[in-house]
Amino acid sequence: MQQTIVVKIGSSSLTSDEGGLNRSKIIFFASELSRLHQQGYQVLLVTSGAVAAGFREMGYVLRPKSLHEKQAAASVGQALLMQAYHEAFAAHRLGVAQILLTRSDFSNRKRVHNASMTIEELLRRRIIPIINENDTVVVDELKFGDNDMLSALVANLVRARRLLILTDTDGLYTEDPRKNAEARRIERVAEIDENIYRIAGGSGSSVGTGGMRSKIEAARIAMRGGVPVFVGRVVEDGDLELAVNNTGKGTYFITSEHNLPMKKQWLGFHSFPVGRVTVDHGAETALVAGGRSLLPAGVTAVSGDFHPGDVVEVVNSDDQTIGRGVVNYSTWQLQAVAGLGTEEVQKRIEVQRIEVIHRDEWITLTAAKQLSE
Ligand SMILES: Nc1ncnc2c1ncn2[C@@H]1O[C@H](COP(=O)(O)OP(=O)(O)O)[C@@H](O)[C@H]1O
Ligand SMILES: N[C@@H](CCC(=O)OP(=O)(O)O)C(=O)O
Repeated sequence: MQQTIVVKIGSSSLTSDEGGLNRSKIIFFASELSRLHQQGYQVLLVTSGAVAAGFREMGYVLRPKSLHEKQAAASVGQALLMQAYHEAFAAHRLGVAQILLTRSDFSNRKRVHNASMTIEELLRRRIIPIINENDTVVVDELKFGDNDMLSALVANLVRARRLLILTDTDGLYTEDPRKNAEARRIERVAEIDENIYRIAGGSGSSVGTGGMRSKIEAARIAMRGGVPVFVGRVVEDGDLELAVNNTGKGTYFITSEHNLPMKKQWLGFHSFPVGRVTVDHGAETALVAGGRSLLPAGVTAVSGDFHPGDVVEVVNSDDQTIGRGVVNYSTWQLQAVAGLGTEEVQKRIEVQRIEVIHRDEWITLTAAKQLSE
């Protein structure tokens, strides 16, 4: 089976600090991606740079700050960006396709399915899907904000072999290397904990938006979905190939998770919980470590307004999120039987399924696995 690689290129790698597209960089990256393609990989590109490419063209001196100015700049810049990629990949006899996505597209299962089918067809036809956020239509709360998270969700969607997040520094350092020249590179990260978050700062350039922090956040989601991540620099011929082969200039985020099925991806990354269920220690262990279903006996508190089929967040006795699942009870039913054994539950109410959350409809999101939403 062909392996799929998702490559994300940030604004800082495609433009100059003053703004405007750097065509020679686009030509370089197209050549690096084509080389992977030639080696038999299926390649998807998530690219930023629309705002950076468009704002000079529109007459702004600096990257605009307001949402509508940025959206206008992106709509001008996106066309320039695609034109540049089209020319650059044509030199390698590869076609390109533009795909613009928003966060809300990912919470709609039908849309996700359509996007996934389209991507598969493009890859079959040896076309490089080039993905960016649909900047013109997004509203503030739904914005990815930068493309790091978008690339993680795309990598999970296509069950990528690896996600490569390319930026202007060669990986994660113990401190922002722009601020402290003594900072050391971290070669390998197996778990994203508080310490990793603490050292990752914001963007160092005037064109990038998320900085290292958003790359860490994206890496965490990709790792949870079973996709290993590389964050680093690709500047010389052959660097991208080195990055794929574990010898790149950057940091490797490894994962022991398996690729998540589509249903669990939706549950973990895109669903909107409408209620909250608190469980005791025994139930927490059964769900998180034992891979078991949640029974009413382990429930200690219930809040929100939910019905069977809704998604609820499950928290432990310290009020920490441990996961999400599809609930088989409504709020009042669960309140009536919380803490009771199976027989007692069946005497008091009528439910389709005894499990509050069945293990097939559950995703663990504890500590390192926890989502930020
Ligand atoms: N601990 C860190 N290690 C490496 N880079 C860091 C760190 N903290 C903050 N950064 C900053 O993150 C920047 C990369 O993010 P960003 O500017 O958003 O790039 P992009 O446009 O490629 O997404 C680096 O240039 C660097 O200044
Ligand atoms: N969708 C936007 C991405 C914004 C952005 O700067 O992202 P990034 O460079 O990845 O931090 C664009 O194309 O300009």
